[in-house]
Parts: sequence; C-alpha cells; structure tokens
Amino acid sequence: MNVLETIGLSKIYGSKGKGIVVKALDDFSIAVHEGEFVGVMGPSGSGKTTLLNILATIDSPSSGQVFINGKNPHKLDKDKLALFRRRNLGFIFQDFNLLDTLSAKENIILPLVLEGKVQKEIDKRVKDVAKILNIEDILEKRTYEISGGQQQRVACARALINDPSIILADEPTGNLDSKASMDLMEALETINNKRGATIVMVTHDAFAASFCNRIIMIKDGRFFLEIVKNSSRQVFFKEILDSLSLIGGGYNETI
Ligand SMILES: Nc1ncnc2c1ncn2[C@@H]1O[C@H](COP(=O)(O)OP(=O)(O)OP(=O)(O)O)[C@@H](O)[C@H]1O
Repeated sequence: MNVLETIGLSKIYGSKGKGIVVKALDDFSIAVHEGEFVGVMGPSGSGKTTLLNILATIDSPSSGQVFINGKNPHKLDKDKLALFRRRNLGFIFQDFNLLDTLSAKENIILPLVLEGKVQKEIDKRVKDVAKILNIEDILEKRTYEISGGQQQRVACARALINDPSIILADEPTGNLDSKASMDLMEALETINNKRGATIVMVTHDAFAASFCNRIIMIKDGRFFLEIVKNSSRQVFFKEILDSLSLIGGGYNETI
C-alpha cells in the first residue's frame, strides 16, 4: 500500500508580474510504500526542501496533488489539518527543534499529551521508544545537558511516539559529527526495520543515504533517477556516489 503519493506536483515561487518566477518543483510524482525508508537527494536548489515542506503541509503546491494514506491534507481546513499532522506525520529537523525548557521525556511525550492519552499509556510508549533509541538514561535531563547526537535521538523518539504513518526528516545528520551521524542512522534503520516506520529523508550526505532502501534523485525540480538497495550498505553507498557524480551541480567536487 502507498502511504505517500504525489501526482504531478509543481511549485512556482514569485509572480510573473514582478518578473521573478522560480519553478522549484516541476511535475514531480513519487509513491512511497508502507515500511519503506526513502532518501531524497539532489544538488543545492533542486527542490528538496520545497518537496518536504509540501509533504509536511507547511507549504502548498501550485498544482498537483499529495496523498497521505489516501487523503489529501492540503484539502483540509486548519483544525482538521492540525489533527491530521499530529496523527499522521512525524518530523525530524536538522536543528533538533526541541524545547529547552522541558526535559527530554517531556519533549517526547508532547504529542501524546496533546492527544489526551492516559499516563499509563504514555509511560509504556516512552519506555518502548527510549529503548530502541538508547536514550533511557537521559530522559530526565534538559536538552542543554545532553549532546547533539542525544538531542537528535530524542527528536526521533518524539517523531515516533505517536506511531505516525510517515516520518519526514530534513537533513537529520546535518549538525552531527560522524559518530553521532552513524548512531542516528542506525537508530533510524532500527525504527524502520523493527517498527516498520515509513521514513522519507532529505539528505546531502551519501553515507546517511546508504542506510535507506531507495534513493530518489531530483534535479531542477524534476525526478532525475532512482536507485534501490539490492545488496550491502557498502555497495549501495558506492552506487549513490556514482549517481551523485552523474547528477553534478556541485556534488562532483565534493566526492
Ligand atoms: N520562498 C521562496 N521564494 C522564492 N524562491 C524560493 C523560495 N524557496 C525556495 N526557492 C527557490 O526554489 C528553488 C528550490 O529551492 P529548495 O530550497 O527547495 O532547494 P533544495 O534542493 O532544498 O536546496 P538546498 O539543498 O540548498 O537546501 C531554488 O531555486 C530556490 O532559490
């Protein structure tokens, strides 16, 4: 079953009258099945953030449609949309986006408190996700008392706690060192494998991308190519590097 489907998405910024028109997405269609871990890659300015913002319903498309679990969230009114997002989407951002006045645990349970869940249910869920993400020992700490890597794993726990239909991650390793990136990607891989979470992750990082099952490359707002992991992560990593050198746009210089 497709958890996510986009049909002919286009996004135009600016107005023709003012002479500045940018076509950030151009007839872009993808389908993501339940339980997939999909990476979105492409050169700077290719439309990745625009796509993620539209999927996250932060922005709306100029034309085309988005379906999440068969429903088009862009057609919902404000109240229904807030509920839809809380129940269907989990978010992981580059800069963690945790509230520093709250403890790690309080950050994680926020979506459940908003849903009015009972304490027993909340405690059980926190215990489960904390174990998967190896953050059991830091639950009572404030965000400024824990490392960046731990903060990002707390953010993952918050994204996962409501069992969303899909987790959207925007450059989740962007602010992490290589050890913390490795820990985070292993955690996302476990969430995907053991909990069957569907994840769509935008990344520049070929190493992080090698943990995905499938990579979609985007160039100038259009679908460019896709690669599917068929063997080991190491082989997939090499295939990703090869595709990035093909797509150009600055990737060639960094490889
Ligand atoms: N609010 C906006 N108004 C006008 N143009 C925009 C706006 N947001 C993005 N763009 C333009 O749309 C295009 C796609 O931008 P987008 O941020 O989606 O790319 P990206 O692939 O995420 O880039 P990066 O990897 O550098 O973050 C770019 O040409 C960008 O300048």
